[in-house]
Amino acid sequence: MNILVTGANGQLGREMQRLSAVSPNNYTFTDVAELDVTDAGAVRQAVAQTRAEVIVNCAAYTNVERAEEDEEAADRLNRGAAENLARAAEANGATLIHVSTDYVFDGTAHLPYTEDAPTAPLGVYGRTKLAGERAVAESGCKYLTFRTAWLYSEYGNNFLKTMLRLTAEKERLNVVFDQAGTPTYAGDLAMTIFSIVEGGYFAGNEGLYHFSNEGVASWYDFAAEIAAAAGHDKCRIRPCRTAEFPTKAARPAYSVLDKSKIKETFGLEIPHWRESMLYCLKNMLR
Ligand SMILES: NC(=O)C1=CN([C@@H]2O[C@H](COP(=O)(O)OP(=O)(O)OC[C@H]3O[C@@H](n4cnc5c(N)ncnc54)[C@H](OP(=O)(O)O)[C@@H]3O)[C@@H](O)[C@H]2O)C=CC1
Ligand SMILES: Cc1cn([C@H]2C[C@H](O)[C@@H](COP(=O)(O)OP(=O)(O)O[C@H]3O[C@@H](C)C(=O)[C@@H](O)[C@H]3O)O2)c(=O)[nH]c1=O
Repeated sequence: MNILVTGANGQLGREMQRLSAVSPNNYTFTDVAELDVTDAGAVRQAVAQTRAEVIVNCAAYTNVERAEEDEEAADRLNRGAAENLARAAEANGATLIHVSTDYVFDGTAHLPYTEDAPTAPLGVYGRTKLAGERAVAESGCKYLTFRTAWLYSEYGNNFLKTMLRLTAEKERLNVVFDQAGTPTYAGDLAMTIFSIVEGGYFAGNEGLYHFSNEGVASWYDFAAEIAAAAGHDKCRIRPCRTAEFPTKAARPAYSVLDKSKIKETFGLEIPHWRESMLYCLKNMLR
């Protein structure tokens, strides 16, 4: 089987690269230098040339703050590129595996969001990601879209790495306690995607799925656990309200995802976020 992976140098893409080392299948990993997914012609050509049967789109505009001032670029990547890939998948009979976010929700719920819960993004990032989901769904291609949340990994930029740095440098840190979600290890999401691709389970199971680690945390809880696990006990982490930590982009106050559908469809067991965080930290600190 031929599999084309885009945005392969990001958090999720790097984890996909690691896993593919044990696959008998033929993976082609590309990032912007090899395949700029905003270029519709280049995408069409790459999908045809690699004879991709599956495309895993790990490319995205993920800087939530910068997106507020750069909607055009965020839209080009989060919506435009998704549309390019979906059209190319449709033309070549390939299945597109696409990834989206919990930030498509406004966070006013108090129970975990199911796939059919109404969306209402609060910012540019969430809005452009939702437009990407829709472009994929409306393209007529075979697709599986995985909405995930609060991704971190050994690679790239993420909250876990920011907290490791700040709690080592600072004596005090304010972190919001009134935004709750689920920290998710990119390695666990990659393993789920990899198993579905390798097993051929994507066929007949097209649609939208929610995936995160198990459990719930605030950003404050996540920060406190990171600092404790890393032994950064000199930094005093204070829980603060969102209003006390002003940002350009508004974020959902509650964005826990209900994972029943993905667990039942693919028979998954998902680790608790704390367990996966410790695993990732161990990899980073050794
Ligand atoms: N990070 C998170 O917290 C969350 C992410 N998601 C979603 O999960 C998916 C994976 O995210 P994650 O791995 O964190 O993303 P990253 O930002 O780590 O990786 C995205 C990759 O895409 C590359 N890229 C940028 N522009 C292009 C382009 N024009 N053509 C090809 N590649 C390009 C980036 O390169 P460069 O770095 O050089 O720009 C980077 O290597 C995304 O769809 C994201 O929206 C969902 C929920 C949470
Ligand atoms: C660095 C820092 C952040 N915060 C707050 C700001 C924000 O409300 C929250 C999260 O911070 P970040 O800006 O690092 O995270 P953010 O970029 O909002 O993370 C999001 O990224 C995109 C790509 C997604 O798809 C989401 O699921 C989510 O993971 O923590 C503090 O309270 N104190 C701090 O010192």
